[in-house]
Amino acid sequence: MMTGSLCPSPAERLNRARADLRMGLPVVLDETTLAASVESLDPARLAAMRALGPLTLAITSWRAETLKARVYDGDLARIMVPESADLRWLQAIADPADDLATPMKGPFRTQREDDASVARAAIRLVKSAQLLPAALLVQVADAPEGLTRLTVTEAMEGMANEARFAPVSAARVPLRASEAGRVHVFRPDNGAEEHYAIEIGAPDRMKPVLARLHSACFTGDVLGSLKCDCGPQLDAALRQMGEAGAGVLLYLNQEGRGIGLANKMRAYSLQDQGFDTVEANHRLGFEDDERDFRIGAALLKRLGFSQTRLLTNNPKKVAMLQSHGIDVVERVPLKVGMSRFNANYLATKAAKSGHIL
Ligand SMILES: Nc1nc2c(ncn2[C@@H]2O[C@H](COP(=O)(O)OP(=O)(O)OP(=O)(O)O)[C@@H](O)[C@H]2O)c(=O)[nH]1
Ligand SMILES: [Zn+2]
Repeated sequence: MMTGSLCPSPAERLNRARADLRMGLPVVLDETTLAASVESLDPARLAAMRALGPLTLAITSWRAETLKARVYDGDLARIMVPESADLRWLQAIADPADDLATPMKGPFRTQREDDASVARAAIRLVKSAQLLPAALLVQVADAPEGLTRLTVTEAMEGMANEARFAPVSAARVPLRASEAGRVHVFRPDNGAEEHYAIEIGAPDRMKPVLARLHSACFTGDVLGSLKCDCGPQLDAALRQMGEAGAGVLLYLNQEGRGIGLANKMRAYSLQDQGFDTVEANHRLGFEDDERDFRIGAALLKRLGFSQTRLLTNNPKKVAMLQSHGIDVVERVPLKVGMSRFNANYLATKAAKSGHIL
């Protein structure tokens, strides 16, 4: 029997829940419901859940809209799973990859009675595990031992809470852009992603620092993808900081605007079917931007900065920093890396996401 401080805290159980969902294990919500990610479920676990009672599939209203399923719960829909439905049926609802090839998926019966808060927490959990936002639910009288347990309140509050970051390590790394580079690694207290800060020179903490919040883009930053402008933005930001002799670039591990690389590649393949970057996210069931923008403000403060000259074309980043205690004295545009492959992408960001072209 674990006692006192050796017991996992709600935040620790939340992080376990993410790992369990990624492995295909259900988690117990409010002691009443088992929730599993459709994406990672296997046939044996599906059969075990089905043996417990009628199954419900929770999806977001974005996904429901594409599937023409009636939405009674605002931001989500609860589809009643027919007894004949197998794993492929569930996966076809979760994953839009074959929507165009097999458009006739319904009609679906969606639940309108009872409270949707357990379903909502389940969707939030699978999303925060960077899985497709589709959660299979079954009600239970006695939840099996050994599964991770959370109340809906613990899950929702845990995901809404702002992480606190501690510096882990830092070292000098001479860069092409500046020999006076220093890389800092920060670790959150909630078991989530680490993020990095690249400090150039020795910026004066009493003056506005030339800063960039850069969200990870494996394809753009590492591979030199022409589908976006991330790689050239990363290079140009560091170069400008090198030329100015001082600056700070936060490299935030929020791949794919927070949906993760696997989902970003799903979004790219929808873009190949003709959908734009925003529509692709929505068809997958995500918001167009799932990033937690508070992280950037927290890290800047942790590094001792309170005023910035922010390199960005995204007014939302400016507004977020302002509302979280970082003064943005100037927005410095960062317009580089346009190509014929990303012209539509950049135009969509300007038209739909408020970016300044
Ligand atoms: N979901 C999704 N993410 C994408 C796509 N293209 C690029 N990204 C991600 O978008 C993010 C771009 O981040 P940033 O360049 O920091 O942010 P921004 O909002 O474009 O703002 P600024 O560049 O500062 O003007 C990265 O996480 C990329 O991985 C896409 O088509 N779909
Ligand atoms: Zn990119």
